[in-house]
Amino acid sequence: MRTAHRVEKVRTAEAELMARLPDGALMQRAAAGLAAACADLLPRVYGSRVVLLVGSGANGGDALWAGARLARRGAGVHAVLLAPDRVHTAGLAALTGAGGRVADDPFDVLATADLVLDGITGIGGTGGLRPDAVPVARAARGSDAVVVAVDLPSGVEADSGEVRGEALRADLTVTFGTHKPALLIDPARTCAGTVRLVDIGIGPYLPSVPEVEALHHADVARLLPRPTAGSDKYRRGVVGIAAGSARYPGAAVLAVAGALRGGAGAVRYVGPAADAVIARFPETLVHAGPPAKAGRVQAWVVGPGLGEDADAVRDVLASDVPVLVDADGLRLLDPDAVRARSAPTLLTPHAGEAAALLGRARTEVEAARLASVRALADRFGATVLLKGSTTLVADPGTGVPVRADAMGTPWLATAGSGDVLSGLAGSLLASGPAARDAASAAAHLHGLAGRLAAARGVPITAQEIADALPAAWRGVRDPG
Ligand SMILES: NC(=O)C1=CN([C@@H]2O[C@H](COP(=O)(O)OP(=O)(O)OC[C@H]3O[C@@H](n4cnc5c(N)ncnc54)[C@H](OP(=O)(O)O)[C@@H]3O)[C@@H](O)[C@H]2O)[C@@H](O)CC1
Ligand SMILES: Nc1ncnc2c1ncn2[C@@H]1O[C@H](COP(=O)(O)OP(=O)(O)O)[C@@H](O)[C@H]1O
Ligand SMILES: [K+]
Repeated sequence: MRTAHRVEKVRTAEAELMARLPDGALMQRAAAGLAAACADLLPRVYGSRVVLLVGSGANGGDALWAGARLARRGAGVHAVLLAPDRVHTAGLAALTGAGGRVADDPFDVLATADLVLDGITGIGGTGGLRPDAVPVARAARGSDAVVVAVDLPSGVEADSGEVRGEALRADLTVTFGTHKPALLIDPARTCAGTVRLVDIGIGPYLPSVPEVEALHHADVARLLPRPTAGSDKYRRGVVGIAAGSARYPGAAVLAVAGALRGGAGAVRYVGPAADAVIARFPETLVHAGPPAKAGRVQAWVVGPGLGEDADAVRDVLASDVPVLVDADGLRLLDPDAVRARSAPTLLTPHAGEAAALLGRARTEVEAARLASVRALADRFGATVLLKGSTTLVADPGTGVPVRADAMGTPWLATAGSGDVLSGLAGSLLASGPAARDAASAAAHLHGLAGRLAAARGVPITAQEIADALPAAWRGVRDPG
């Protein structure tokens, strides 16, 4: 599992460790890891042209010390000083002592660079790149050089993943001690490129509960149900799907398709699209409704393609089993009914639905995904899965890390893809795990299924995402 901590926690951990070490030791560890990562990227260090973008803080200091190491190995290193009067003096002395130089014209050196190190800002930066840094960052990105961000791509908000202005777009980010939330959450994550973590020894001083965490395949594998000799279809869990309408029967079929590959022992469909469901999936138990009369289930999914059937949402929310609400169900739900529930509730909005639930603009939700998912979880007292290029899962209250998943691909943005996800997540929910575990496992499997389906390099359909779910289970359980 990758874990990310807030700046305040990183600074406290660094201070505790620094008090036990000689001056500058931590920066040397960071610079050594950074220089090694740069050397890995270059065909050879000797003779390569390296440009350092150096801001006024310790992030610039890291870049200068790493530049000094590369200069000692024969690289031609130029530093572009964005705040010459506040530069990290020891770092600059090390660079010049190793043969590096301060650039006269940033654009000249950037035009021929092989590698650019972005040391403008790290965890101390806020508010996007400042006007003097913007043309330099653009020239770096527009050059043929590989761009390596130091700790964070400059211009992103470390704690939230927001980008309030322009940020530098890196190919690789070398981050120190722990991930920062910005490296796991869009839009900032996209600016980071590949992320490499350098251990500088602060781990034991960081809190055991991170702000954000991202599951690996092995973490997800542990959350997936596995039937035993004592299992029968009821003990494995029955998931009820209240979805579809005369207008949108396909949503019911797709939600059932996801549910059948989610590990529940049986899928019970309730609603007006029973014929379409049975025609495609004869293994489904069907009932015309209402949900309260359809028979016992261990979890409900309500909402995909539901149209205006507010009674179905009310019925399902009145049950005493876990409930997942998606799509039309989110539009029809009564917030008080959600808050009054004693069994878990999982809401699965995309940014537009989340915006409607919060009374905000969609762009605000997309820009501030972490704050939005936490606000929704708190407002409804429910687990919330916020869909998008990074999927976030939050529980209400503080003290529980938000889960971030970036397994997906933009090819998943296809009609009906969310219906497959809700069936899948509901099916996992019926098999017993906590809502946040079911939601994060579903997001990961769905993302991987999308990737596998898209591997042929052609657009994918929602049905193909569902068809790729068995391969995604195998991929997660046996990644080799
Ligand atoms: N602590 C440690 O032991 C270790 C720390 N390490 C490294 O230190 C980094 C943190 O260093 P830091 O605290 O000096 O802050 P940093 O990110 O360099 O920038 C802050 C400076 O930038 C300025 N500024 C702010 N916003 C800006 C903007 N938008 N655009 C432009 N400028 C802006 C602001 O000055 P201002 O102009 O606002 O007065 C301030 O002076 C960390 O990320 C890691 O790389 C590693 O070596 C490991 C050991
Ligand atoms: N740019 C993207 N990158 C990765 N995944 C995406 C992207 N856009 C959407 N997705 C995923 O695709 C799915 C779309 O769901 P949703 O918007 O509910 O679609 P629909 O309502 O058509 O079923 C979600 O799982 C979401 O996380
Ligand atoms: K940086």
